[in-house]
Amino acid sequence: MAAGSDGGPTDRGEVRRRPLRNLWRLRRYLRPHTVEFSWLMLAGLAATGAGIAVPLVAQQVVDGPVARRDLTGLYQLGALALLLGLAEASLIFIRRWVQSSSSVTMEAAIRADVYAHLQQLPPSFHDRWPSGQLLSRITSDLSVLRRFLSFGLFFLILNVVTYLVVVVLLIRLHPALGLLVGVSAVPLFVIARRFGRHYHTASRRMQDQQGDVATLVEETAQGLRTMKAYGRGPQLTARFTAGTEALHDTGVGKGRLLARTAALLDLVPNLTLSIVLVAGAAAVAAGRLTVGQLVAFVSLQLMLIWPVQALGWIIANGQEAATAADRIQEVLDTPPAIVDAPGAVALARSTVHGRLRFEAVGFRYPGSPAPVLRGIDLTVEPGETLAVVGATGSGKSTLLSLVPRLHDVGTGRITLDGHDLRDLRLASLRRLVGMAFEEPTLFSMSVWENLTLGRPDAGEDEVRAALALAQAEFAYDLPWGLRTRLGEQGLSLSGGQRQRLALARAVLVRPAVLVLDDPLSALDVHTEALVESALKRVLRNTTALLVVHRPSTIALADRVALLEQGRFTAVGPHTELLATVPAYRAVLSAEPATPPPPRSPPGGPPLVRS
Ligand SMILES: Nc1ncnc2c1ncn2[C@@H]1O[C@H](COP(=O)(O)OP(=O)(O)OP(=O)(O)O)[C@@H](O)[C@H]1O
Repeated sequence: MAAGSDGGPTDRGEVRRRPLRNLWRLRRYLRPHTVEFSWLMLAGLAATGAGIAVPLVAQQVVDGPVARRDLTGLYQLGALALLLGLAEASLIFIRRWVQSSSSVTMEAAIRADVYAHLQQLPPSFHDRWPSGQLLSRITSDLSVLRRFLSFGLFFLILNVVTYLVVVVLLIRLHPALGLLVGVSAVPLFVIARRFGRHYHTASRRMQDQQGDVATLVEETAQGLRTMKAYGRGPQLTARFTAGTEALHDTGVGKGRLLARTAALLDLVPNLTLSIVLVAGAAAVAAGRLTVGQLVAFVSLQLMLIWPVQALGWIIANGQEAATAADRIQEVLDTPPAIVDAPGAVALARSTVHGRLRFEAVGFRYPGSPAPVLRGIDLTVEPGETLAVVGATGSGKSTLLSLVPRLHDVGTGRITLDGHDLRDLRLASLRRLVGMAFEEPTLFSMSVWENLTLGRPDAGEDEVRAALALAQAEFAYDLPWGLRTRLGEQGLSLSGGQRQRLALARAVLVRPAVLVLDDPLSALDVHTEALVESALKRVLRNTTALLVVHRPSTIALADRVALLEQGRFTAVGPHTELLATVPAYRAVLSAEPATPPPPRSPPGGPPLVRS
């Protein structure tokens, strides 16, 4: 899927994006570190300069004090070489010191931006992107980028400069041999280019495969109970093994490619060196070169071996970084579909009455052929409770998700006290709307933190009242009371307990509009009856949309809307619909008896009750 849509990760093997351009686009993260990076480069260049000066001192030693047997001169030049060595060591220390802190800061800045962006992306993005792919981008891809920004980029510049300076010095020492060394850069360039192309494809494949493996591990951890219950362990292990084998093969392929290239990159300077040794010795014998000059030439040339050998690593690192940048930009380039409109306003809770109006609302999931909702027209008066009833897959959850703008309406509009929801600041709207879902998400934090997610300022009494309302006082009996940390996704609690905590969390927001999407489904009849009676009090003061199934809970609503094939086909009090609408009776009577058919895959047509 191309960037710019909220589609999933790009197809494998196809490099449709622009890795180098995307790497270049990340330069904005370098900008705040320009001064540090300049110091870094300066220290690196100075250290290299000191290193390059040593062979030139050696030339002076051989041609001067050694030839003249001048001990004083030898000590002086020896001391100079020592000073240069010390200077080089100190400069390397300074460089490494600066390098580590700035690269980690850059990595953290990119990670924070990706994370913030992920939070802005609509649920449809997360429906399509496997979480492991996101995880691998925010962890391993960013580490690759850090390595490049701290080492790869630096050594790329430093080594190119070293190569150029050394070649110029070599040409000055012996033009023909110096040029030979300079020209040896051509095969090096060809090898490097070829390697870069192949390595990029392998890197992208490997980074995607890492994401796949991470997704599988994450899904297994999440669905451990289902997996065990269905005895799917061996199948999942087989899938995992296939994934890791593919990863292994790509890794080995990458390693071999690197090995072949490293050998070729090693061969070129060593061949040049042997030519230089033979031709240099001949030049010394012919008196066209001094011994000192030959020593300096060879020592300088030896200084090029490491930069050339490192070229393979630098290109590999650069390619991986480009791929990582590509994968990260793929996420960052996905525009958040639901954002604050220009001039969006915030409403204070105290000024909101809670009149919710649906005007000709239609909605279609991206990629779905048919709309899930069409022509929904209804006003829910302040303080009124509307229950939405319909067969499974009729669009009840979709309708409710439009209120906090988890999705935006496709056609028509929804207003709150006359304000189009799209004209309200998202943060404000979500403070006004309290939601609880059938599948309650509890985070790996304490019960208290989970409860006060939407109201960090809530006091103890309010939390106690919300827990009482949701019949969730069991939370006080947990080992550390409300400070008990819940396991990942709150798995240490039962489904009913999690639902009750999620309900308490929604109520605690003191919302102007309460949206409850089947939040009582996991409760036993007795607990549901207790929650119902408490809920009655809350519903009196707030506008509410409910999706519930038990007739006794539906009866809490002032009115019921029957949703059929994406439309409201009947609206009225529960008893009236029961008496007059056969389709309503059919839905209610079918509900407890008929297990819900499987949902059509995302993008499929809506399931319609026959
Ligand atoms: N993210 C999605 N992408 C594409 N289609 C979706 C998505 N979520 C739901 N659908 C489809 O939209 C239709 C309505 O789904 P929705 O969950 O709103 O129904 P529902 O009435 O709440 O069902 P249930 O009572 O089973 O919870 C279904 O056909 C479903 O397959």
